Amino acid sequence: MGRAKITIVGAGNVGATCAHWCAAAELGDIVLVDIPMTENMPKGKALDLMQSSPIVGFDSNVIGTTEYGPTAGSDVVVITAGIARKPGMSRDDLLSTNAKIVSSVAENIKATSPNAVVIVVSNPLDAMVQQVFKVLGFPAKRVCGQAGVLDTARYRTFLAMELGVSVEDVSALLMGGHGDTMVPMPSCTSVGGIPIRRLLSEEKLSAIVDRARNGGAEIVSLLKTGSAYYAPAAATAQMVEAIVKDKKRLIPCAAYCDKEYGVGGYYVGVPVILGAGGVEKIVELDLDSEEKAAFLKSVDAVKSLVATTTQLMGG
Ligand SMILES: NC(=O)C1=CN([C@@H]2O[C@H](COP(=O)(O)OP(=O)(O)OC[C@H]3O[C@@H](n4cnc5c(N)ncnc54)[C@H](O)[C@@H]3O)[C@@H](O)[C@H]2O)C=CC1
Ligand SMILES: O=C([O-])CC(=O)C(=O)O
Repeated sequence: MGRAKITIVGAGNVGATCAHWCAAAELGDIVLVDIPMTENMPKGKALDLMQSSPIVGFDSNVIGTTEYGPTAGSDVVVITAGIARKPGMSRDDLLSTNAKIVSSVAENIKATSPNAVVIVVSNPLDAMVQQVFKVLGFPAKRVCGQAGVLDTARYRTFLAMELGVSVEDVSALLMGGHGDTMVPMPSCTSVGGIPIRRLLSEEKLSAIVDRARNGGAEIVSLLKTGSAYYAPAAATAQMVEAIVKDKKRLIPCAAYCDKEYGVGGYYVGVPVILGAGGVEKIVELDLDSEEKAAFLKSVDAVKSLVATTTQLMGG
């Protein structure tokens, strides 16, 4: 593609920060969208970001709007619209509010950017991707969700901190839904090519896995006013980059799995190859029995949230 057009819906913490990462990396021209109630907020954030361009040195155009006209013909659309949790809430508590929000966003995207690859970020992630997919009616490979890049980044960060090594040398995978049942995969974790179990005791590894699993809640309890956004936005920008540069990154993301992993038609976190066409391939691994049990438990949690969403939104 020439210069990519990237729309980010939701100009809040995650959306605006994602615009920031995408602009700084010159991934394309950016349209930041929010609801009319926010009046000129998206315009203000876009103009502020544009004014950083001579300093940072990027030529991306960034505009803010409360209408979908300027988003027409986008190559990539990121959906961050919706409410974020506060201390004491789970991601699932956001379902009834966010299902309505992402459905209305998807209606608008369907009408204005019918050829886009869509990345959903709003929580509860896996159920919201499924809902957006349903409303859009796009091919499944052009609709995906961001969770695994973030969750894996948390896991990699904690491993690097424990081992006193560069995060760049920690390679890892995490699967399953973006909830309390997500599945970090020690069997697919290595540092500088060395399997993690040769460097860390089971006890330390399991403490790190737990911390990664609760990484979102840890930030919520520190911030108090909302949830994480720097790392989530960076993770989303990495997915945008994979698409606009057709990088064929092998990264975890929420992808539509039917026969794959025996999931039966649900969005769940799996390793994929992400490129210009969206999810170009789902990479199937032979899971050991423990990993498989944890993955299927996570898929069950996603299925029950999807059932609640379907009930709420009717059909
Ligand atoms: N998948 C992931 O890894 C992560 C997901 N999230 C989720 O992302 C979402 C956004 O989080 P934040 O940016 O921190 O929240 P925020 O409250 O800072 O921003 C949300 C924005 O969405 C806007 N919005 C609401 N309804 C809209 C609509 N119909 N159309 C367009 N914009 C609309 C709001 O006006 C607000 O500006 C939350 O649901 C949060 O749980 C957050 C972090 C990580
Ligand atoms: O924890 C939350 O609610 C936001 C999120 O998904 C994360 O940071 O992983």
